[in-house]
Amino acid sequence: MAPLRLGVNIDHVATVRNARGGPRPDPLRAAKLAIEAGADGITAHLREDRRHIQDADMAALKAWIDKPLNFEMAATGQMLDIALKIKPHAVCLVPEKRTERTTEGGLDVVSAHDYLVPFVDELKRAGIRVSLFIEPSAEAIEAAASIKSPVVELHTGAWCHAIETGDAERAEREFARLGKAIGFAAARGLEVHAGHGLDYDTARRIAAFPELAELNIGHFLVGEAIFIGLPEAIRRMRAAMSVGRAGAAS
Ligand SMILES: CC(=O)[C@@H](O)[C@H](O)COP(=O)(O)O
Ligand SMILES: NCC(=O)COP(=O)(O)O
Repeated sequence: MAPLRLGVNIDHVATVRNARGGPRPDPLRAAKLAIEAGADGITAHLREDRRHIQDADMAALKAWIDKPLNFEMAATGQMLDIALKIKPHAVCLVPEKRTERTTEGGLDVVSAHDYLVPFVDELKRAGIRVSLFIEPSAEAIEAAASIKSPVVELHTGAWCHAIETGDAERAEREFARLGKAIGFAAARGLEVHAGHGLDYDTARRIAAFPELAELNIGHFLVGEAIFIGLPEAIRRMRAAMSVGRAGAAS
């Protein structure tokens, strides 16, 4: 079974920093601390409206962290130029709406198929590993495979939201959908990641799927850091993931 990596998303350290417009808290410091505490990589989303991570944060992360940087971005010409300049380890293409509070769904890889083929190809030719942030559906996975993205990240938001709002029936349906999609994507030869809205409990449960290679987790960890510190939150997250994986193996 492949090991399950943890990518720590530090976007919301920047959200807190931007609330006052000064330099603190510094997302780079959080990224270094996360790596010391056991993160396998750092994820950051340079939104078009720059509501949290800024261009200079992305450049600093690339320059100063010694683990893979996963650059989340919209599939726009401006973002492509920035990514080609920064050359992160990975780019994850995500949908964006200016008015959304957070990333609401997966990238519409079916409609955008022909646009995404050369876009993904250009990133790959620059040596960047490409991932598409998609809905856990067979249709989206087929489209991602035909776009020749080596990686997909399955949106776990609907599942996590159903749990948070106490909709147990919907939660179980969404979890089953994710499980099916993970297996389907892996069988199509894609590396499978998952993320959005995960906490200790949901990370432990989803870690049980042996085909999963990476989880990207941010908002919950930054929130937990307020109470127990970022290193401890990351250690607890890693422990939850290990428990989930061990369950899968037994
Ligand atoms: C793509 C994704 O799920 C996260 O990176 C998320 O976009 C974090 O940023 P927001 O909280 O601004 O949506
Ligand atoms: N791609 C998902 C991600 O990076 C983290 O999402 P969240 O844990 O901040 O919801």
